[in-house]
Amino acid sequence: MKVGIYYGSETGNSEMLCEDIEAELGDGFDCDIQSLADVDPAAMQKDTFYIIVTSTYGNGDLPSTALPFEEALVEGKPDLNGIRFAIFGLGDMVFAETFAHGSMKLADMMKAQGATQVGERGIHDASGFDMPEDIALPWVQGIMGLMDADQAA
Ligand SMILES: Cc1cc2nc3c(=O)[nH]c(=O)nc-3n(C[C@H](O)[C@H](O)[C@H](O)COP(=O)(O)O)c2cc1C
Repeated sequence: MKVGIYYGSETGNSEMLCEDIEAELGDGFDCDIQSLADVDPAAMQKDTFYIIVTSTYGNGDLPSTALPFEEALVEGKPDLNGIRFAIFGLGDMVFAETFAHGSMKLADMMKAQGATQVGERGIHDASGFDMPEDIALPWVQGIMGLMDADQAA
């Protein structure tokens, strides 16, 4: 299975987590890690499963590297029917009112264009005791289990 692992990041946490996710998935998957800055949503493929990891900045916004992707979604309105994705958000409960809102908004924008979200959004709180990978790696195993069940059905 082709897996596009895409990050929106300001200080590198989301990018590092994508590398951990690729390692967790192992050799059985054809993984491609990209910054959302380099991705055109209109070019997303139905034969690829997308795992998106993004932090939150500003007033609950996406990090600056993901803003062109957001703009291409909102302005370009690409048809994402048949595109499947899972999303993991990094945030910090210090910003309680906007906690992990970037990933929530991005999931909503992709679904508005017809994409299908697989599983629940994963979330990491930088104020908590867990490292991002402590939350994200069990989460991604659960997500891939859902994908397996879907393919077996
Ligand atoms: C200036 C600044 C603003 C932030 N704003 C928010 C926010 O509104 N909501 C939130 O949940 N986290 C917020 N965060 C926390 C980051 O999303 C969190 O530290 C994340 O792990 C950064 O990941 P990255 O290195 O991939 O960008 C903010 C962090 C900084 C430094």
